[in-house]
Amino acid sequence: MSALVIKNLNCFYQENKQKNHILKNLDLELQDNEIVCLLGESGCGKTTLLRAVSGLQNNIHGDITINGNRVNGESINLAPEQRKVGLIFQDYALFPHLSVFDNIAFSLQKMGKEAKRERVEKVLALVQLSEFSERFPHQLSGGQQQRIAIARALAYQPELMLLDEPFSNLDQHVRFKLIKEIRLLLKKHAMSALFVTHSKEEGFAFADKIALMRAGKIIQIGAPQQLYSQPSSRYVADFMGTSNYIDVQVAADNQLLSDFGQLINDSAVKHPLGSSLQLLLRPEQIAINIAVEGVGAIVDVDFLGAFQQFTVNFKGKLYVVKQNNLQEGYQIGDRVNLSIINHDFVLFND
Ligand SMILES: Nc1ncnc2c1ncn2[C@@H]1O[C@H](COP(=O)(O)OP(=O)(O)OP(=O)(O)O)[C@@H](O)[C@H]1O
Repeated sequence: MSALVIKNLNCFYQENKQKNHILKNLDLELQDNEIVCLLGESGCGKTTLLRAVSGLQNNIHGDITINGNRVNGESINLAPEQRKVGLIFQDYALFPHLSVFDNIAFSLQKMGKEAKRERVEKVLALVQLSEFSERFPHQLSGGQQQRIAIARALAYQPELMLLDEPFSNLDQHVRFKLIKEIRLLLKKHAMSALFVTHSKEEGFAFADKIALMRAGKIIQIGAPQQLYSQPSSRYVADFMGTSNYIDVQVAADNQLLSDFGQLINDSAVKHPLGSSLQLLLRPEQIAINIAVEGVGAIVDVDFLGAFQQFTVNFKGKLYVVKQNNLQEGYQIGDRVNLSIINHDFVLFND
């Protein structure tokens, strides 16, 4: 069974007698035990979509089904607490006047005292904060507060976790440690999750799949690697990482002509002979070599820890090139040659 199925979802905000169409005929499916990241630039509708799933959003039209149960429609609109979803927000949303124990126990009011204590202790152990149960939120670090918010959501034993930018208030080191920890926890408990972020690095680290949104629509969904190496449009390509584009012409089934000479693809390119296209080249798909008579020249060098990044002027165009083996002595002004490393070509005709 799918953990979540969304069909033809539309959402509007009414503002000054004007109706703004925010989510547009949106479809999305999450498999059981799958973590999907909603990624996209600010304002594209990520939070609105998460709120629609949680039941916090008005003015929505379309079908939302969570673990086989329809949660909205003409005659149904389940309240957030009836949807069996766990919500985790950026600002932790802990009650400041309640201890850690009481914050977690808050959503378990219908349980008996002993069962409640057992449940709270169990989730505190899961997030490795058992000894903090008597503390108050202000006595915890940001990372610890977020772990408590996660424990509180887990205590409720939701069928689906919804996370809205949960890691963005944390510094880099804590953030990626927590991301790995929470991912393992969700996987261990076979829990599905929908996770909102505008950081692709967080999406890469946390999710099984990335759903890239643009202006209220999902424009591509797939494994992070797929969106990076086989983007469906230039927008996706540019969002997922640094892109170079070169003009090419289709000379034969698997042959292209370019400033880099003749290029051979492993398989036939799906464009007619003679078409003028743009070939996407990631910085690591271009090789750089110092050559006294080189056609290109280095115009910038960035040292980025594990690799170096060069900007190269090659036949009047600038290319960004990444080199993993650190090259001593490559300097601005050096003459170089560029060549394209064999890979499966991605071509666009716009
Ligand atoms: N309560 C509201 N009333 C009117 N318009 C709203 C309201 N909330 C959000 N919007 C608008 O809806 C659009 C989508 O907002 P949403 O918060 O879903 O985007 P987002 O992708 O989560 O952005 P961010 O990454 O900045 O959080 C934006 O244009 C926003 O201005």
